[in-house]
Amino acid sequence: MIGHAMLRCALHWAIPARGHRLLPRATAPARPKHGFAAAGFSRRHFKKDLLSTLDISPVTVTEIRQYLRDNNLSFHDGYSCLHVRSPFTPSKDNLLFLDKTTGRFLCKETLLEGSWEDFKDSMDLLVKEDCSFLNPDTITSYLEDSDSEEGERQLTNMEVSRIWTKAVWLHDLEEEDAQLIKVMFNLSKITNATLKKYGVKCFQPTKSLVFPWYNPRDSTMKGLKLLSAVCQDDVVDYVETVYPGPSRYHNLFGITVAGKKDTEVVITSKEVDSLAVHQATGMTTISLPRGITCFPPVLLPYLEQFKRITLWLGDDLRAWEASKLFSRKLSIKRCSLIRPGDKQPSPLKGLNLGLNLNKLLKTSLPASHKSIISFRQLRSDVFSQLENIEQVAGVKWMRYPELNNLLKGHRKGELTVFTGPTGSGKTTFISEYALDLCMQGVNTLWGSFELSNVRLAKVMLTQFSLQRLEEQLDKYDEWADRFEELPLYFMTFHGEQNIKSVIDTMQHAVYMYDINHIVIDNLQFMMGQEHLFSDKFAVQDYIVGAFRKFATENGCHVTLVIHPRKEDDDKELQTSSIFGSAKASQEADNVLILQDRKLVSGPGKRHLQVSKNRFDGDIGVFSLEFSKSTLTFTSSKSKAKVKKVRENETADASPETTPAKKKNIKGDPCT
Ligand SMILES: Nc1ncnc2c1ncn2[C@@H]1O[C@H](COP(=O)(O)OP(=O)(O)OP(=O)(O)O)[C@@H](O)[C@H]1O
Repeated sequence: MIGHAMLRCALHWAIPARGHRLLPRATAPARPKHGFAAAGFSRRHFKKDLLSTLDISPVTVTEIRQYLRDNNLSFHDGYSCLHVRSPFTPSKDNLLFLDKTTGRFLCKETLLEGSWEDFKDSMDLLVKEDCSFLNPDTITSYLEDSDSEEGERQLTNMEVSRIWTKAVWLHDLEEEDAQLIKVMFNLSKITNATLKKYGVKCFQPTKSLVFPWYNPRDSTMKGLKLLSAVCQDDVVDYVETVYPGPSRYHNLFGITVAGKKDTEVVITSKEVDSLAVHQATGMTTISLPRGITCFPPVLLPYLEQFKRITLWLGDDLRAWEASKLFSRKLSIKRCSLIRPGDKQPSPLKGLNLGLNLNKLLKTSLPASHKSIISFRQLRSDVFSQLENIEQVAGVKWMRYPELNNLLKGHRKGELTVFTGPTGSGKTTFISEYALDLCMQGVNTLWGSFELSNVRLAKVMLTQFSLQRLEEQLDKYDEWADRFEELPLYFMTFHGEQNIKSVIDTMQHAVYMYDINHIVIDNLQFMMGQEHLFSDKFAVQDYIVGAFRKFATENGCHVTLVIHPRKEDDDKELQTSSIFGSAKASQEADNVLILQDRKLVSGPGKRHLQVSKNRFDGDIGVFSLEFSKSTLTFTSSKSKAKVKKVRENETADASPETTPAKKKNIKGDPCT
């Protein structure tokens, strides 16, 4: 039977735009706050609002196909989706798309969407009611928004309509004003006709470009994106604000310009790049709602019509990595990629440089690759790694410059093992370590098996706001709103788990949210579930091996917290304290140890030791000071120097005790 949480209409808009930097507060509708129940808004619950939880029952494409066959539902095997007749419209020609990876569905005609379970419920209902289709009106009566969702939706509607009505076409502006706007956004070569064709307007109060999100069914407005140029110290930065908020903004800009029968498309990461490609080549172009940060699978059904997709996402290594990841979701056999480089800049830059974009499109490379390749195929990859040394080194920590000195950065596809004595502050430290990266746009998934998600989020929120919010509850909403903007997700597991369900959930999260970093706290919660092995070290090897494989295959960094194997009060921990066998230590790219005993020279003092660093080889130790009020760790100012030492020297390696011992050991110290 269809349940309340069942189908969701893609037309729904919920959260009003946050980070409302552009519009004066007075003109923007006030956001509902706690205690506004009388005004029709229900109290927002911490858990619901703060955490995005992942709880999946995985389905395979084989199971989906089998179900369709068992129920005599004919289907077409598409690229990312299976296509079946929609049960929500009387016409046999209207299709419903089932995502091959998750089983989620979208009916393009009615814009109804839901989970695989919802789809099966709908089919059961169809049989039970003995009808040829389910009336969407009947179904949407199950879908009433809660008061707060309805309220927020109306606020967004009002804001979108206010901005859109006030915005003007560029050709209606005075010539001088239009030129100024074009110069601000590097659009001097883009004609007014192109801008009009794509519905781009200008919102004069903030001198922003307005990109519309049209409903593909009836061309009404679903939302919009404002792009503003902010100049600071002679550097121009472009700021995006989307309505509804980022998690609901699913606009494939340009899709309504594409013809229903078009079979080729160029996908870009920015709207302005789409304008450039279309104007220069006449090709159908679409841009992604959130650029290279993620590719939400809800967009896939809209791209099923295209037999050939060229991904042209930008001119740096991150864009190249994103193209490779996104092409997997789109099905690599139909994708080709433009490799970034000096001679292959992003489309708008190329147009402005007078390059021939048609020629550049011809240089695209097929995304599919064979298992055996020669150096010829690798040489440009190697070149681009050498050319972009900083980007290859990964995302730098803002709060731990010493860690950047040693590890150089946080890279995709690596496995980090983190350990420390019981109760030394491992969870607290790794929470801040991951938060730091997440605040810089690293899409993060937490698997906290020991500490509940609410308690973990409370720690993180304190580290984020750098204050004790329990003493200033009036500031809670302000900080919670900002925290909610982070690309942060939590697994809903608690207590003992088996590794398979954890890995399945991780896989799902990578697909749904383009997760780049997963923290597992901690490995011991998976140990009890593996009965295949009699030896506990063999279990540990097996689990570490599974995470290693996952990290490599998915280009996702996994940080694994492990309790030390042995703790001897008199000695510092070493790599050998963690692992039962050499095999497990070989699997990790980085090994970090939070040291708290011999080196301690005051309460709260810890040292972070990098005892393995496969990327660069530098190992060493630096000191950390703990602040109880903000739950954060900072390196002590006077002794912030990093000591690069051999592992067997660490017992004496505190910055206080061995100022003279300084070695820089290259290579892989642990293998
Ligand atoms: N450097 C520190 N000095 C004092 N207290 C700390 C320090 N770091 C963390 N704490 C506090 O110690 C408690 C335990 O911290 P945490 O849960 O992070 O430790 P842990 O090493 O993960 O524990 P376990 O070994 O049980 O998993 C928390 O209340 C935390 O606020």
